[in-house]
Amino acid sequence: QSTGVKPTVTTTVTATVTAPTTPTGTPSTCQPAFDCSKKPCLNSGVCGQNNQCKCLPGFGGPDCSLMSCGSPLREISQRPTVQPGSSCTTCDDGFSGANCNVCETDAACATDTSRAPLFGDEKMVCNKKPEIFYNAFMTCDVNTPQLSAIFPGSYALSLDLDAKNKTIKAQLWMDNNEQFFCDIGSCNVATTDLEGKISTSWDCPDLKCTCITTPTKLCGGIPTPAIINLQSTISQLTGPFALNCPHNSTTCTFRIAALNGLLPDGLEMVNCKSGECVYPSEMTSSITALKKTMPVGIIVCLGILGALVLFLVVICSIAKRNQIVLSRTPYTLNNEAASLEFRNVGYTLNKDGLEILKGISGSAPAGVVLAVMGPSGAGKSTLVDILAGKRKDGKVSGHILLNGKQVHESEIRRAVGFVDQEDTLPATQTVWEAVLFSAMLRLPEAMPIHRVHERVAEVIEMLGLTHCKDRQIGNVTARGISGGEKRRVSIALELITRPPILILDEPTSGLDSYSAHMVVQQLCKLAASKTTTVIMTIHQPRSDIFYMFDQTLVVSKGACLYFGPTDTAADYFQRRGLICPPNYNIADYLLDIAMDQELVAKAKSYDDAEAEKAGGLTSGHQTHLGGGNVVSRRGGANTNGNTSEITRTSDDRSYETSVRMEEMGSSGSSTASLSDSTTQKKQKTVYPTSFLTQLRVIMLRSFQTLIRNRSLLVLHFAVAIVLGIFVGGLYFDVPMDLAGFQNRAGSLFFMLALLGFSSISALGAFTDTRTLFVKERSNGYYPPMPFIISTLLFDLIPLRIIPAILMGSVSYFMIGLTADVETFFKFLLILVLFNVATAMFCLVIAAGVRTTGVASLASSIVMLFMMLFGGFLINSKQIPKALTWIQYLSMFKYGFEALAVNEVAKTQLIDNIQGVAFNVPGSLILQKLFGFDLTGFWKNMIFLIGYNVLFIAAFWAIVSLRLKERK
Ligand SMILES: Nc1ncnc2c1ncn2[C@@H]1O[C@H](COP(=O)(O)OP(=O)(O)OP(=O)(O)O)[C@@H](O)[C@H]1O
Repeated sequence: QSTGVKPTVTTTVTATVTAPTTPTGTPSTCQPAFDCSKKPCLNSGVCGQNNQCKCLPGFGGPDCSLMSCGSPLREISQRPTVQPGSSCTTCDDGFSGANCNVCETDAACATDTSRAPLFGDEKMVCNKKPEIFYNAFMTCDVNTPQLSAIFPGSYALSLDLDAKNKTIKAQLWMDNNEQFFCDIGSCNVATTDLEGKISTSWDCPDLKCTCITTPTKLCGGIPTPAIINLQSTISQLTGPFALNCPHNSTTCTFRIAALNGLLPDGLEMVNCKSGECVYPSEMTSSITALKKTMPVGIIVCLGILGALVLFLVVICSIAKRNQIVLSRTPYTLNNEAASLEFRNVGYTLNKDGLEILKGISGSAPAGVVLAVMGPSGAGKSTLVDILAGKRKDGKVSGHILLNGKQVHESEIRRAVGFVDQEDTLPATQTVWEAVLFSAMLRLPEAMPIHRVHERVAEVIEMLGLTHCKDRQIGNVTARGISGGEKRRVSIALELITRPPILILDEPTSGLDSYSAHMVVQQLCKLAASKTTTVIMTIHQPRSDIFYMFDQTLVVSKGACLYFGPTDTAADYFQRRGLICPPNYNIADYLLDIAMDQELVAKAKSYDDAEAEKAGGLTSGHQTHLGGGNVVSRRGGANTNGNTSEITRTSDDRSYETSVRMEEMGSSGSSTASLSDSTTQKKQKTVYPTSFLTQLRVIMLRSFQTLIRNRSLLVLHFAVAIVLGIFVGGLYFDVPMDLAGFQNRAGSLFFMLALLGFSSISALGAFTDTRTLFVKERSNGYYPPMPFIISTLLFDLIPLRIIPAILMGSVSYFMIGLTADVETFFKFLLILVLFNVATAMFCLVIAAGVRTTGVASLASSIVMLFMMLFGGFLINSKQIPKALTWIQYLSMFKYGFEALAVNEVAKTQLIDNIQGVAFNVPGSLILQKLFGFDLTGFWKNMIFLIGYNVLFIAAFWAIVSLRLKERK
């Protein structure tokens, strides 16, 4: 931005030219002689003979403080000086520049004999090229809005560039008054040629600047009001210093690292002129030819992007190959039921040592239906969880045999389809979609899609769900299908794969008696077809339902009260004097016994002889419980072809014990206990579908959920636009004064706060998905990765990225922030990165903390603290020492600092306080008021990107490692 600085160096203004000084610089008029042993010579003059200053070309006066005119060919003493505020009116022929040092023509240099020629009568020429061989002089106008704003005036710079000694002497002028001069040394000089564009750079570590003695405007010379006195700043300046002339020396940049805060872009030097008198033989060029190279940052970014794309391509092609291989692998759907035996299964809670299951044994031979009955709290669910290989919190003991073999629980999980007591279903999907979702992920990849659809239709029909197949499932807030229908959908999701064993926890709860009958009938048919063994817990079956079960296990207070064929249960208890009253549902009677501990004790203590005396059934029957020798009444024959005989054992103290003893004997081999299941080899979970199919199916569901959950989507968009208008209206068209500065910074911070707190909605959105994920993962639908990718895409893009862009775009122009395309897009990028980082933070909390209340409290508190240390509410330099580290954890700090540097640093504040006008760069206020690093835009961006990467990694780790079903 131009401040209207007029080029003053080469213009001719009224000059007060004084007489030439003596050879030592002493004025010829009668004045007390200057003693340089007492006062230093200025402008790099050297203290010489008689303690008189020897000035450099271009300077004169006793202390070398005056600008001198006349070419460098003249004796210094012969060069007239001008008083401060004036400039040279004329220069010698062939020379120009502020102090007439810059040669213009070869003829002007031809008479220069200050150095002996290297060859014969060689004449010096004027080298005006950017490459300097000996000693060049340069003068430029300085375009510095920041400095002009505080100290209005026109600025110029004169430079003495010594390529031999690698030093620079520089002077800054304001309205023809020298302000300060610098001695710069140990320079590294380089001239490069980039496709014909010659540029020079001087990089110098040593720098010493000195204010001119007469108080100048920059060094405290403005009496009232003394806005800023830069004297101490200038005298304390240190290197490194850099002079770069990228465009053939007409436009250069002068940069002092220590002044980066005040002058982030350095001093822009325009209309530069340079020249040196030099022998042609001295002009041995050492220009380094450069090839056009891209900036390192861009190369690194492109490299990272390229690596990412390559990585994705490799992953995708591997995934695609797997998909092709899987889709060509021949498949068969399971056609054979498996048997499951359990021996002495116990379960003790870790926290209080409470024994929930007390050594229960039994078996479900292939193709039978085993009902687990008992009063509420008896331990039915706990038992079937263990049988299904679910992870339990407490200590599990006992043995489980799949098809007569001891296997790892992961293998049991693969063989078992499990229908939980609670229905965890996707509320926004229809019945058809939910069952199809399960089918698409759990049926073999190679199964043609029309077969998958047929299977879905078959299962839906089997469970009597055809009438509601196109209805959404719904939840507490959005009413969908009935509770009983939900129960049947849960069963359908598992039945779809036709598992060798199907375990159901209360499949009939919530069903009317007709539906319950129908469901149990279908399950019995399934078992009868010998494709699936069914184990189910059931509360109070109707007697007709009760007699559909092949076997019954009655549990009372965690112990087995009865295990055996269903039809003999009544006889068994009758022998123990517990006779079911006429017209009484035997199932209800069994529960009555199990509830009443006196009756339980009676059943257990009654011995066989007494039972016979009491007129019970005759003995002589034998129950074979091991190895699946149980009749299936629908099948008519047991699994190994023998007809089963029903008996009671001689040891009637505990039916369960006899069963156990018999089983242990029949097994004939020792088996590892459940708690020691590590002795069995863990089977890697093998998914029937490929990663790409999983991703496609999950993403489709996420998309459906998003579209059908329109209120959430519309709310986010509408809230973003409304808030954008609100913020824009509140801070409408902010002026460039002090109040405007506060509003500008305030609006930026407020936007961050809005985005940060609206990210907390990610908690709620994830809570429902989380439960569904845990259940589906546990039931072997898919691994965590496709779920994570889908969650991130469908949460971050529509709910975090688009709303941030909407809000930012609306408010940006209403507030009147910098109308510059780059600044605008950087602003949006910061908002998006910040919003994604805060949303990811909330997702991490949502994944890590189970209780929603705790999660939202934790997120709100952390968000508040991050806001407090975000750089707006408390000055970063004023934070108590012990707490300063907190600010570095604050995403608000990085977001706000990046926004402020992007926006406010380029503004210029014009205001007045009590009539005293001032014009200050926003950068200065940002630095002084907020303690911000003005060069730190990309540093802040990197931190924001780092936060995103960190939270995504943490989310992935927590979802993969922690979100596992535990019952
Ligand atoms: N992790 C646990 N923490 C505390 N108590 C537990 C835990 N797991 C099981 N229990 C207790 O063990 C007992 C048996 O629970 P379980 O859910 O197996 O009963 P149930 O027979 O299925 O009951 P219902 O028919 O009501 O579902 C209950 O008293 C229950 O409170």
